[in-house]
Amino acid sequence: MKTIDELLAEGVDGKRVFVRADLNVPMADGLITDDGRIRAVLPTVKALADAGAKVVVASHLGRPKGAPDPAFSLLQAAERLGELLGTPVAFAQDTVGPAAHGAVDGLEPGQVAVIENLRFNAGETAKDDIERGEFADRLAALADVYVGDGFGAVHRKHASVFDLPARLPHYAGYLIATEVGVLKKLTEDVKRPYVVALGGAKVSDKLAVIDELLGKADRLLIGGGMAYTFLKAQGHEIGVSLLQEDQLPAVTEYIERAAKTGVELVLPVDVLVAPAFPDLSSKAPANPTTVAADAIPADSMGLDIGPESRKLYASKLADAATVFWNGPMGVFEHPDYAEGTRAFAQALLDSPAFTVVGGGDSAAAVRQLDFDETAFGHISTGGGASLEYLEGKTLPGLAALED
Ligand SMILES: Nc1ncnc2c1ncn2[C@@H]1O[C@H](COP(=O)(O)OP(=O)(O)OP(=O)(O)O)[C@@H](O)[C@H]1O
Ligand SMILES: O=C(O)[C@H](O)COP(=O)(O)O
Repeated sequence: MKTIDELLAEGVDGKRVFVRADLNVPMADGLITDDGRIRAVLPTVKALADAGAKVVVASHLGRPKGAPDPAFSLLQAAERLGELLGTPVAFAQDTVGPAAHGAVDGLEPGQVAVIENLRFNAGETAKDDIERGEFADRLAALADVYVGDGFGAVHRKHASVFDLPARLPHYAGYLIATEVGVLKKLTEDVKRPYVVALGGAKVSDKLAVIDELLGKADRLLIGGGMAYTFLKAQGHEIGVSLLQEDQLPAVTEYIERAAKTGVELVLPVDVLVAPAFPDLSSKAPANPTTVAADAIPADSMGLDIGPESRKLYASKLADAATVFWNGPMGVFEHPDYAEGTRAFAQALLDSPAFTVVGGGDSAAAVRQLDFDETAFGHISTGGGASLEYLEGKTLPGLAALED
């Protein structure tokens, strides 16, 4: 994989460099609540701009449906990028249309433009190779060189991640190089006991990962929205909690396999429940109640791990040598459901383990709950991406940067 240092040595003065970043930052009421992913790409953008490149930054934000949707505009992220760079950044209101071409044509060496959300175009995420390729051709017309630095999206076979690098000279940016360097250690020479903790809400994406992790980790701790499909598979009532119903047979098989192979599978023993998902805008008190994990009322939703589970999980971290954690333990954005995630992060810090925290929201949670992020071994910008890397899968966005 050629790196950005090689590109800089070759020279970029006046060249249009397309940087595929992951600016998929958490937002609430139209405002960015954590800019970690924007900060993470700054070294690459700065180095290119300082070397006189015309830098074109592109990303997805959220999951719009292949057409423009103002709720998912990258405008705020572009403005924040400009603030962090200390220089104005041009923003194009389309991705490959006249606005994008106008913004790129208007760049002087050393200047930066952000184009609108890649996923406003159906071609970005299309399953069909030809449709993706056509969109990649249109993106390629905006640049001379490609730098991949959106680590959080390298597990997606999307046009800007997979097809575009094949059309331009391509290099890995600093973020991807750092992330891969750290995660590689967990696949090659992991110190045991190796504990993997999974929470969050992208249950369908991440359940599949457990299949592989069962052969790698010594202990699997399941929390967040992920836990309820497991509790249901064990035959418990889970009320209206997050459920991936089509995965129940697979989860039942994971539970059986873990028992057979001696992998310790740890599920919550108590949870915080309420009749509905909390209002994250007003943060009005949610008044949850704590119930045993096998006694969730039929009309309730599980939204955080309870106090006994927090103690249990802390005890499972206390003797760990390596921990990988992806996905908050509860809906940490609301103060009534933040304690599970807070206690878990604290237990990680108290453990002697080398800890890797992966994921946009997991990293945001650590910062929002006022932990010193430098105290963790590594905070990865990728959740799904780092999990799939640890699974040993070939990731489209990394494969595309090779050769
Ligand atoms: N019990 C729960 N029910 C519903 N949502 C939950 C629950 N517990 C946590 N969440 C939500 O999960 C979200 C984060 O999940 P997600 O899987 O996206 O993690 P992530 O760290 O951002 O990983 P990635 O980078 O792959 O997106 C948070 O917004 C949180 O509110
Ligand atoms: O948040 C993430 O994990 C990445 O930005 C990828 O987003 P996606 O899961 O919507 O593809």
